[in-house]
This record gives sequence, C-alpha cells and structure tokens, in this order.
Amino acid sequence: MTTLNADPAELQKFSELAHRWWDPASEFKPLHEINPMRLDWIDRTASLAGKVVLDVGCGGGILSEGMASRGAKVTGIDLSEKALGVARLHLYESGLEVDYTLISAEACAAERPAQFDVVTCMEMLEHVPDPASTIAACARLVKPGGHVFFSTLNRNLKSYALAIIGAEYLLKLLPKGTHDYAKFIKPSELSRHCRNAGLNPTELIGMSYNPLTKVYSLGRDTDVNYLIHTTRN
Ligand SMILES: C[S@@+](CC[C@H](N)C(=O)[O-])C[C@H]1O[C@@H](n2cnc3c(N)ncnc32)[C@H](O)[C@@H]1O
Repeated sequence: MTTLNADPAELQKFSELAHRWWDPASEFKPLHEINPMRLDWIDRTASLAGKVVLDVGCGGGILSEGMASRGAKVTGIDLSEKALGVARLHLYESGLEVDYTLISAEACAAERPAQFDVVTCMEMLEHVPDPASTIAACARLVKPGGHVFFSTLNRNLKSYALAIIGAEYLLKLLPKGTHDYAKFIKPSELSRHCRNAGLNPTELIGMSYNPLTKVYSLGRDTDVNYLIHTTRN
C-alpha cells in the first residue's frame, strides 16, 4: 500500500478556513488579488479556450473558475473535502462548470494518465510532504506536448523575511503558521524535479508584492514567489 502524499495538519488548516474562501477580504485575499494576473499568464501561454485542464490542489476554486471562464473544460482536485464543498457551492453563484473531485494527484495520475492538455498546481507544493511525487504525478497526467504550471515560494533569507515575518506577522496578509520555511522550494530544485519527471522548464517568472501600493506584479524577481511553465516531452 502506498502512503498518501499529504500532511493532515495542512489539510485541516485549509478546511477550517474554507467557508471564507470566496470572501475577497479574508485570509484568501492574496489568492484573489494574484488570480487575474496568473490567469492571464496561463491563458497567454497555453490558450485555455477548449482545453482539457486539471487544477491540482484547487481549494475553493478561484483559479479553476477563472480557467473555466476562459472556455476551458476544468477538473479541480484537492484533498480538503470542505474546500471542495465550498468550490461546488460557488458554481451556483458563478454559473460556471467545473468538475470537483476529492482525489490525490498521484491517484488521479494512476486513473487518468496523459488525459489533460494543461495541468496547473499553484501555491500547493509548499504544503505537501513530497513535492517531487506531486510533480511526477502532474507529469503523468498531462498529454505529451502539454503544459504544466507550478507556483510556489523560494527558499532564502529574503523569502523567510517577506513571506513569513512580513506577510504573516507584520502585514498580516496571511494567518500565522500558513507557511513552513523548510518546505519552500528553490527554482533550481523545482526545475530538477520537473526534468526528472520528463517536464521541460520553459519559463520562470517572479511575482512580487509592493507593500506601499499593495499591488502584486509579475516580473524578473523570483526571490520570493515564483511561477514556472513546463512542457511535457
Ligand atoms: C494555498 S491553497 C491554493 C489553492 C489554489 N491552488 C489556488 O492557488 O488558488 C493550497 C491548497 O492545497 C491543498 N492541498 C494541500 N495538500 C494537498 C495534497 N496533498 N493534495 C491535494 N491538495 C492539497 C489545500 O487543501 C489547499 O486547497
């Protein structure tokens, strides 16, 4: 029997907050604020209209719904039943269609290998015990030539200072304990896991927050938050 690549404490954390997922002033404010930007980037890169897309670690469905609104046929998977419940309920409000399923990336890859044109796995790798296993599952899920996108947090003094001390303690953008520094992943490590899984990293892009203007932007600074686009061999 294989063990589930999940940390129950992490899932519990997201489940407890799940009812506030769609409140743009809640703990999920940063996800609401970065969503239009990351959605545009994914759409520009992978042309979402008509694509079959899997959103791994979809939570309450902020990105899943965004991709569905661009014309993609989206499946969202997560291991928090509560987050998926909120995601399903929100479809009544948005009128969009997304198939939400409680399953791990690894189990989904065993059931539906090479079935997706695009796989997204955003802000999730830093919450799992074995990110390489999640990355390998994403690689199995995507069709040859398809696109896989990841976003996560870099690991260095600056990311510790900004993502934990700054965001959780000083600016209070996120609840204390949201992130565990030891689970942050350097772009070089993420790229290596991707290549080992048969994914070619093609673009690495940074995402920064300006505390004065309170605006997020994409750019060259990958020191804290970053996104990576890969294609399947
Ligand atoms: C910060 S939220 C990101 C949600 C969404 N990807 C986004 O960017 O809008 C992290 C999500 O990962 C999920 N998660 C954590 N560990 C997981 C695992 N092992 N398998 C699937 N989902 C997991 C949590 O339940 C939560 O919904």
